[in-house]
Amino acid sequence: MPLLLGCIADDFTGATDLANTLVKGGMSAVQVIGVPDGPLPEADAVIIALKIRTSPVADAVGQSLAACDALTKAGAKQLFWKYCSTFDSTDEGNIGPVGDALLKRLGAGFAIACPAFPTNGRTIYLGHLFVGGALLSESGMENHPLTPMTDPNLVRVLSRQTEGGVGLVGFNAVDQGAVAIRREMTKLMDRGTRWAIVDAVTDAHLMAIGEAVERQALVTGGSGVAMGLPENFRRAGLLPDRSDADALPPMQGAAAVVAGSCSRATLGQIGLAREHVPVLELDALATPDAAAMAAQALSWVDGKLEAGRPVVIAASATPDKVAALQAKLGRDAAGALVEDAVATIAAGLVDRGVGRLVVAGGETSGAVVTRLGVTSLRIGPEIDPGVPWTYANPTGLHLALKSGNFGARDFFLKAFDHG
Ligand SMILES: Nc1ncnc2c1ncn2[C@@H]1O[C@H](COP(=O)(O)OP(=O)(O)O)[C@@H](O)[C@H]1O
Ligand SMILES: O=C(O)[C@@H](O)C(=O)COP(=O)(O)O
Repeated sequence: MPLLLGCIADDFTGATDLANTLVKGGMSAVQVIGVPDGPLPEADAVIIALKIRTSPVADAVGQSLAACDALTKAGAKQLFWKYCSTFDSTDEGNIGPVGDALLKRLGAGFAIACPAFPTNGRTIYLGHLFVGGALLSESGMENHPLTPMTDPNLVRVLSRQTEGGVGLVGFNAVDQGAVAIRREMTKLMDRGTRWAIVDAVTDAHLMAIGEAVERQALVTGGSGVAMGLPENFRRAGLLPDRSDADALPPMQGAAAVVAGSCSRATLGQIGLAREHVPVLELDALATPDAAAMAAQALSWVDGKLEAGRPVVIAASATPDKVAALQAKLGRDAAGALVEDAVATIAAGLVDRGVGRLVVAGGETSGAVVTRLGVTSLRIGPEIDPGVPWTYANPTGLHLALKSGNFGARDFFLKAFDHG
């Protein structure tokens, strides 16, 4: 099976989100964890999941280029650089620097940047990113523990991360469809502008953008803009019918949720779960010791594990508590401490018979999946937009990696109604 789309994702939930979109679009997709030593798996799309959203720039660029080389060597016809639908990054990067490096490696001079995901409330109008009814900078993302987003103007945000020049393909062109979008892209390319933020408010816009970028070596954005890409391959006669793309083996074992995400949606999901299933909320500020937090959680869980209903263990905290821990330890050390604790807890749960595990949070998922020794994920049925069940190799575990801000309030309950 020839590789059609080669993808590089800056975190593990984002990779799953993208893979899910491609599977829904009729492509077979495999998520691999890190750049594999050996050959890539056979699939229409391979998504290399990296944990580089908050890494030092040189490290993020190095890993992305290694992934790019593996994908191009495997024959990928187009590359996709997946980052967060809320454009999570800092003024240093890593969206711009990685994108610039990929363009250079591919010998290309231009790419779009479109994190829109209307189904999950992310829309872009005149370059401004909205989350639901609020500007990005008033959506709760301004309090993110690692990548606080305080500027909603993506042209400005990306300009701070690249010297390549950032333009806008605005709503009027996007609303007219692929031909008009391509015309605006060509104008920017002719002026030597390297990047274009592209407005998108509806799925129809995303489909049109997908068509417009058919011949671009590199496409960048959230999972939304990938919606339009399978159709390009189908039109070119490269993508056969794949009706069983999301079948996974039956689920087995006890059910659990671990959460390190402090996003509003996750905090709401923990709140609802508290009314229905056993929930342990860890206090990293009171016990800033990963081993002690894990020991507390694993002793609490004793006798509580069942197949039908989950236990929920959360290190998540409100912005004031996150700020207090960060003031005590520093931002990165605070994040690393909680990630270490949650990863140890997840490994302990699997040892105790958990076979279906939801992990809330992108960085948290990176830590958990790495600790569990997972090398690749097969993508299964979608629980809520952007979050599918997956089947982990080589552990045989069912995993759902939930992006912090994704999922309905009852996500931690409804996930286990599947399968
Ligand atoms: N109580 C806390 N104090 C400080 N940092 C925390 C706390 N709880 C979780 N974190 C850290 O916050 C970060 C949340 O990021 P992530 O897992 O990507 O969630 P999201 O998907 O919501 O962005 C992680 O690095 C996690 O370890
Ligand atoms: O695009 C998205 O919003 C997600 O796929 C994603 O990357 C979310 O990251 P986290 O919020 O850190 O889980």
